[in-house]
Amino acid sequence: MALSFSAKLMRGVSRCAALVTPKTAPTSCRYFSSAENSRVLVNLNDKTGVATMQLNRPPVNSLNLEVLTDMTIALDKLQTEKDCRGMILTSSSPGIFCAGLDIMEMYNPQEDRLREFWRTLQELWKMMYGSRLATIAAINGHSPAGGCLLSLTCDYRIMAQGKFTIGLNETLLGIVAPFWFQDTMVNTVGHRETERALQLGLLYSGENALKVGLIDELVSPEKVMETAEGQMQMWLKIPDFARQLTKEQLRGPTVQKLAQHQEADIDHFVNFITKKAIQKSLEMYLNMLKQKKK
Ligand SMILES: CCCCC/C=C\C/C=C\C=C\CC(=O)SCCNC(=O)CCNC(=O)[C@H](O)C(C)(C)COP(=O)(O)OP(=O)(O)OC[C@H]1O[C@@H](n2cnc3c(N)ncnc32)[C@H](O)[C@@H]1OP(=O)(O)O
Repeated sequence: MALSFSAKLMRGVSRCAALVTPKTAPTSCRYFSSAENSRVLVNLNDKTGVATMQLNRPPVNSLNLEVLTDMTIALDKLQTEKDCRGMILTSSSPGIFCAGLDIMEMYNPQEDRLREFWRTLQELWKMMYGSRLATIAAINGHSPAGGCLLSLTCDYRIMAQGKFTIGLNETLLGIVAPFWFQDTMVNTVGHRETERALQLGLLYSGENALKVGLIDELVSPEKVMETAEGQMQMWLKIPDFARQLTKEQLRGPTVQKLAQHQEADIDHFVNFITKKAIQKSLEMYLNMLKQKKK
């Protein structure tokens, strides 16, 4: 019998539930996952109640099924820690926050895995967007497509100055951002800017992202984390209950919309991605990425 998503989550939690506290760690800092080969590095500072989640899948932190699953498990675990109040999402590879979804999950896919991949992304998005935690994205590098989406699920975005770009560029790959990607963008930058950005597949510079409100702050790369930590202190000055209910009122309807159409969205995605023309577009985009190096 197929396991429900929450059953799979519980199975995953029990597999990686042990908290690892390395001898060298400060006593206030608990490591949920610190092994260098973990795809997601998570630690919780018991003194501040703030967790840091680092994407750790070099070279570009592309999101495959395993990374999405690990993130979901880690976030679920943090949210059940009653003393955890905030989370900073960042990357262990300065220069790349996240290259978005792993295109290899969508190119020549096996249908079962493709379905599970999309469902896991949906679940992560719902958890992140509706999280009881105050969440801040410390965007320390490029953040296209799914990378931009992840940052948009946070309550506040701080990006590193430099040549990095951010945006929902799906149309450049010949694919279409689904309605819940679009909703997240509309809720952040408004309808008109979303129309322009998504149709053109705009990748914004940090300066332009700041102008349209896609990010909240643009700081030098070495200041990204300390700015995130400082900003988090402000968010945590607000009583949790009041902040969480306000967030729920503002974001709940958007989360509900996906929850109500989740199965149809998976069918839609699978039908769309497996079309010959879409596979051809993905192939061309992958070749273009490889050619770039030569
Ligand atoms: C109406 C119906 C609607 C229904 C819905 C239907 C469909 C919606 C479907 C999907 C939505 C998808 C959202 C996505 O996230 S798609 C992914 C988009 N991502 C990108 O466009 C980013 C591509 N990458 C880059 O631009 C650069 O890699 C980057 C700027 C991030 C970093 O550049 P850098 O020069 O440092 O590194 P590279 O040499 O380019 O890359 C190294 C290595 O990694 C490979 N790679 C990069 N990105 C990806 C990726 N997203 N997935 C898989 N692999 C990736 C790259 O090819 C290199 O590989 P190799 O040559 O070393 O083998």
